[in-house]
Amino acid sequence: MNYSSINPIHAAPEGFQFGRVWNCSSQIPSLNYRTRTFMAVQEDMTSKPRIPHVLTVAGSDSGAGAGIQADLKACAALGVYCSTVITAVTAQNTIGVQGVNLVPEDFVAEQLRSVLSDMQVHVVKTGMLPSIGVVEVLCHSLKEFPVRALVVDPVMVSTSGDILADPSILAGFREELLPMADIVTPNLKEASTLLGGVRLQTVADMRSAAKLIHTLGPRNVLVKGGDLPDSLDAVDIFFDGENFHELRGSRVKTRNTHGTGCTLASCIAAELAKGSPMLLAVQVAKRFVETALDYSKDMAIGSGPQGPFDHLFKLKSNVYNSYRRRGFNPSDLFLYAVTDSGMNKKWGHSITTAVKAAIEGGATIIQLREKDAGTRDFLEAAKACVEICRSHGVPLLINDRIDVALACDADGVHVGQSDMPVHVARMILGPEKVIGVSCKTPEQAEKAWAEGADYIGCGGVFPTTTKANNLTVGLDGLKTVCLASKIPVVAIGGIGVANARSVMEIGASNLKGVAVVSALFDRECVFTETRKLHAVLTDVAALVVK
Ligand SMILES: Cc1ncc(COP(=O)(O)OP(=O)(O)O)c(N)n1
Ligand SMILES: Cc1ncsc1CCOP(=O)(O)O
Ligand SMILES: [Mg+2]
Repeated sequence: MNYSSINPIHAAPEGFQFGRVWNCSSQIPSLNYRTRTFMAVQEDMTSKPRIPHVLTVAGSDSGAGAGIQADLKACAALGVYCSTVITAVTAQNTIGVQGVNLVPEDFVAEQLRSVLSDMQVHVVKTGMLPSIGVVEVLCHSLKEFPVRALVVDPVMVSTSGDILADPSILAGFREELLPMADIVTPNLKEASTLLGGVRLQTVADMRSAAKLIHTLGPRNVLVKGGDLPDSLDAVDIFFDGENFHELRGSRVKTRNTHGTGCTLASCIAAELAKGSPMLLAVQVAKRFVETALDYSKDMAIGSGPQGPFDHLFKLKSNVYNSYRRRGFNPSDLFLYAVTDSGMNKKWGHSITTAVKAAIEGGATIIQLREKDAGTRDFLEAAKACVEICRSHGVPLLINDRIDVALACDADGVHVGQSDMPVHVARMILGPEKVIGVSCKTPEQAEKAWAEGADYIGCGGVFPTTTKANNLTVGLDGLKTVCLASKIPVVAIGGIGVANARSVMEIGASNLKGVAVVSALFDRECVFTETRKLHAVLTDVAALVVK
């Protein structure tokens, strides 16, 4: 069988009513998911408002930690409509699964027909498919009613060890469902089962497993390493048939992990429904799960070993400070003020007065870059600056020092190529803190994104005396990095009132602002200089909008 050909569920039958573009793109066998998605999204923008829609085909969990209930909450949290086809009803809690009642196969078929024939589903996500009959019914429905993507979470055994599917479904997975899947997301046990019981104990084993599972037909494979022994961080292996990506995240210490697999797959489906490319969908999903686990780590529901977590943490507005609640906003990079202890000393400014003046002049984010300060003094100053920044709703990042950022509860850090690696910083800081990384090349930009950075600082754009021996990349180098970067970029190095316009006009939509040291802080009046620069940037932004 030629598994590289277009996924059969995308081949729209004659007279199919889903939408003009989908029919059209699915007739071009060489189009990949990314291209098809882009076309579909473009088309949707010209017609009616598009409501991203995921259909989950899964079992009900009475404890609401996993299954259909987790899928509904995950999609809701990501702003995506979720319809449901229930394959089984389980009596389940934090202790385990007490009972399973299967929904008859013809009634699963009826639910599928009800939803798929009427409701413009973009992505189908599967969870508990308890029998080979249900797998067959599903595959048949997907051929009759094609959707944009199929996400298969090959649920076979619950986290408590209870069997959720008849072993005969393995044949259905291998022969019918996986060849139709855009992505399959097995954990280590499931990957091993799909491959006939091979032992998976290392990241290298996970890579081999991902490659072998790919030969079963899915376009992409995500082998989840959450159960990997002796691993400090959560490593997943993503394989798209050509390239491997090692996705690292922080391992959250909590008992509340019931439903993480269902949630991850649903989040991937939700992001695909919004039009994301596959790898980005996986990364967003992974980040969402980490964040939810982090917020829910101390939640106490049930007396068993595996508690549920809170998918809707974003609704709990009173618990977290305002910046975390709002999340990283790329437009915060607009006027990025980076402090320098030497300059402040020269002009007789304390760090707090300098930061306050910059904010009042219009700085939209502050970085404390105090290369000469001792740790204790730096921490004291940082705490005072956190208070000032928080009271103005301006994020505060710490240069280089992850320890100081944690100790003063800053909003994040900025690291360079020889500082703490981004994936380690992410592991230490957790999913919510902002991480910026300095990049001079497209390769560094790609790595920054893959490791979980939020933005890139690119420079020195122009020569500078603030940072010794710093290679200048120029406007061309800046543009090359911006075009390669999947995350927002801020330009740095020798930038001030006289040349900020030339920087912002290079023509890169992900260039969000300028980061400046001496043009703000090596001056007598920080407030006035910041205001002047703010006026220039506002002027450029207004022209770009026109
Ligand atoms: C916004 C921003 N971009 C780049 C840098 C430079 O960071 P790094 O390369 O680590 O150099 P130092 O600042 O540590 O000397 C930055 N600080 N901020
Ligand atoms: C920290 C840093 N990283 C690249 S250039 C630079 C210094 C920027 O300082 P200035 O704005 O004074 O040129
Ligand atoms: Mg550094």
